[in-house]
Amino acid sequence: MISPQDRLEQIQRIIVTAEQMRSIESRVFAAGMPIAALMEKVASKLAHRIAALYPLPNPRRVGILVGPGHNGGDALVVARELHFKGYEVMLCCPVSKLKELTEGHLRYATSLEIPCHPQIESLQTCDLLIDGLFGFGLERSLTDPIAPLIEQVNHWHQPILSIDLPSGLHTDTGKVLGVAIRATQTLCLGLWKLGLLQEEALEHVGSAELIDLDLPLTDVLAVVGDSPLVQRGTAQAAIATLPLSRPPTTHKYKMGHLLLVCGSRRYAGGALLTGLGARASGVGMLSIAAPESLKPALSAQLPEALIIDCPETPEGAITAFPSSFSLDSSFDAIACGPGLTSDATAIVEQILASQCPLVLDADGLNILAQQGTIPTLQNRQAPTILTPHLGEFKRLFPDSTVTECRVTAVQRAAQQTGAIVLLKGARVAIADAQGNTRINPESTPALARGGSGDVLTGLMGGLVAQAIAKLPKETSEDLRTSSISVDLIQSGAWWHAQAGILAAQERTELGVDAYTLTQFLIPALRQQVDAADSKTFSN
Ligand SMILES: NC(=O)C1=CN([C@@H]2O[C@H](COP(=O)(O)OP(=O)(O)OC[C@H]3O[C@@H](n4cnc5c(N)ncnc54)[C@H](O)[C@@H]3O)[C@@H](O)[C@H]2O)[C@H](O)CC1
Ligand SMILES: [K+]
Repeated sequence: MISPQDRLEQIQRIIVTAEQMRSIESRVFAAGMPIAALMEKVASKLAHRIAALYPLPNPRRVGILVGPGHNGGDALVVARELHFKGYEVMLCCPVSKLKELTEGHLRYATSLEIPCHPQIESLQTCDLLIDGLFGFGLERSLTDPIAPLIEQVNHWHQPILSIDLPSGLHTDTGKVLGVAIRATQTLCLGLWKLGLLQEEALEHVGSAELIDLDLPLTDVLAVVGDSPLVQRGTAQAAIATLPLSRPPTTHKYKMGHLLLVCGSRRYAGGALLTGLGARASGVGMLSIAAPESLKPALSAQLPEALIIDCPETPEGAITAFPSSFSLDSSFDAIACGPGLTSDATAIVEQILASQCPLVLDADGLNILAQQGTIPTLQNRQAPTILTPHLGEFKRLFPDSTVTECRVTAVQRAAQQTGAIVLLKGARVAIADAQGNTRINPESTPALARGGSGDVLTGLMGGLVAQAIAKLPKETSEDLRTSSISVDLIQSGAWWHAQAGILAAQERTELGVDAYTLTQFLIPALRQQVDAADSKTFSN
């Protein structure tokens, strides 16, 4: 039997749509679990968590918004439990037609003399609001009387805690259906709903937490599949994937040789930040091809790197590799793009034509877009990882529906090109050509800053080089490609985000310039590994 800790780790990785959640729920009910019993379990866990988050005596007055379905039912059971714990609870139920179970709980709450008001104004003096209007059953845009009620509540100042989802959000796309609650915190029930991980939803979700309902893993996996294509990134998965422990008899070339191609006189920092990101990855050997005029600065900051001085244009962009240099099989991976400027077309073309695994970013992506993204990458045999932000993504894939759904757009881009595509943003989404998809659930706006992407490119390049270096030299192109998994790329995205989060905690969100970020990569990893170890030992 799987341990409770391993089960929870698996549950934390799963992401469901409303339809999948309904199917899982149906299996559990068909197996004999009464709906009312599950609702009791949900609400008792919620009430317990809410009492821990907002302990008495302050806040004391709790206003609870009750909708027509079972989300409203959950809210009513929470109301009853908080009432017995000593909170001063009041309800607002703006609809008259309720589902049977919800109706019963309303009757009972009323019999306990918990006041229920049709008008939301009565709840304005509450210290805390709980949103139980709609969960994954919301089907269409909200209208009168609920839409104006939500608008009003969103202008008040007390914290709002949403049950399952902020009411008004689409469970799958995270889009606002007319209007939606802006929650301070969302307690998601049982399994992560896809919509909560979509960037569109972030302003409404607040901080998000999963309330485990002990849904049987067999029922969950029967619906989502044993190895679901779309998964939520977790710390444990990232730590298990990163090359944290080295074989005792290893040597530097076995730990990967990464070539960085980056920087120009104008964007000298692009080369430096990429180099510092690569350094933190632990890669065995680092070579940096940069304009020859940057050599002194790079050597001073990265004394361990081999600097390959490249001829440059009068403006200081790389024109080509030096004539003595050959882009041969001595490199396990190339990371290319930050700070190159658009004048470095020839060298990017040469790299795209090479057989070397490649992480492409920034100007490298813009040059690829000019060449024609899909045909160029379809001709590439070696593994390719693209790390665009939204603007670069739109240039690479002008026909994409990225404004509709980022996750679908990334999946399609990966399938069209054969590359692993990582779309940057508050919720990084990563997909490969087979549809394997990862969403990084945690980040910080402190990373929205020039140069933080360069750090990611170097870090990612170092991880890819180490993964490739582990393979026997004669490994086929197909096997090399499959050895670079979305989990590896997700582990890099997770690490980078955790460094930003730790740096922001210590220095405020204003204090996370890209150089500082590089200095937090190792401390953040140390902290996360220690936290994971202490969890293992305490179980
Ligand atoms: N999955 C679980 O393990 C459990 C989930 N629970 C909670 O139940 C809700 C889902 O309940 P459901 O009744 O299916 O849906 P909702 O409460 O979200 O509301 C549906 C209700 O609202 C009507 N409706 C839909 N859209 C609109 C609209 N735009 N305007 C007005 N009315 C609308 C629809 O017709 C229904 O009547 C889940 O999120 C959990 O909170 C249970 O506790 C059991 C365990
Ligand atoms: K809700």
